[in-house]
Amino acid sequence: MDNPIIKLNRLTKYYGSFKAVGGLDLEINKGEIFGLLGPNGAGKTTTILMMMGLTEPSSGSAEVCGFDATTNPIAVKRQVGYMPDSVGFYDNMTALENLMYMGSLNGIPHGEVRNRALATMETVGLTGDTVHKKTAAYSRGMKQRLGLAEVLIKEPQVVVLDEPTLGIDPSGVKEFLSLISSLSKERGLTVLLSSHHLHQVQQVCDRVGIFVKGELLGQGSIHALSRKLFAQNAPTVKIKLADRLEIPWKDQDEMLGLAHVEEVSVRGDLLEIASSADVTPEIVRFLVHKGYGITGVQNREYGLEDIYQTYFDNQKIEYNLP
Ligand SMILES: Nc1ncnc2c1ncn2[C@@H]1O[C@H](COP(=O)(O)OP(=O)(O)OP(=O)(O)O)[C@@H](O)[C@H]1O
Repeated sequence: MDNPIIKLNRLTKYYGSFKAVGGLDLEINKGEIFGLLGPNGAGKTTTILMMMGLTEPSSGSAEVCGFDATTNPIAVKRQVGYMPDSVGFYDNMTALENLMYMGSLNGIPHGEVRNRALATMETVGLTGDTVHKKTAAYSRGMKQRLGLAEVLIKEPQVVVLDEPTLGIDPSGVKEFLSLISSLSKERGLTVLLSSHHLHQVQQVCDRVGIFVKGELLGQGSIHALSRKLFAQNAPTVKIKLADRLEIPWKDQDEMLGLAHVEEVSVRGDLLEIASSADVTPEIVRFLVHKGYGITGVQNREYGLEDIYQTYFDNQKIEYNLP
């Protein structure tokens, strides 16, 4: 990796004799959006806390923006903004007052803090009268935006977001994720996103790391992980036909006779064909030649959910989990 902004080296944390994080090696590049995934208790929060110098590792090291998080936690905290899953504000103050207060705590000079707060609120989409509303009257989605503004006002290089979309409605989630994505692109901001929502992570992350039982079982782009895990799986194509097929399907045996075709299943107007090589053009030609109308062709793509399940299922076997 050419320019890692976060370097975890054999990072390990024991709580008593319990190993919460074990020998973690990970590098995250500047400007990347990296997804931390894993079931409850996998060690994501413990890893984040060690990276921010908020808890000491039992062994190994975490380096962020060139500073060791254990020996130089203050320097790290200056560069990292952390948004926990539930953000709290002073409800009797307006959103602007809350943000100005946070800005002052972060050392922004008195004469600048109001303008910086207003500009940051605009960045996260809080404008007009909304700025002067008491936070008690803020919706969950607005609170998340204000939480992000609190993180951004200190102009960090790295932003850590713990379940940032919890409890937000689907359109709010979409807006929030595209905001994160554009901030990362425009400002070269590095984002670490911890989440259980695989679909959302898939939309926004350049790479993901899959945690189970304190260990990173896999890391990489979704495409690379999918290629690595499912290289052995047969390509599958789904074909939607204009009309329903009668079962038994009269042409099934002939299709099974095509080179590389291994399995054909028929469900109403849907055909699913597994093969040992990609033979989609041959299959389509076969069907057209037989006079079937085709309304859709879809090659099976393995997404994050498949990847996650595979890692988690393998781990289940290894650890003999229920
Ligand atoms: N202060 C602590 N003392 C003892 N055990 C702890 C402490 N903090 C965390 N643990 C344990 O360490 C393990 C990892 O916890 P952690 O909070 O890092 O997981 P997580 O992946 O963030 O989970 P979640 O998705 O539920 O937030 C869990 O088994 C947890 O019970």
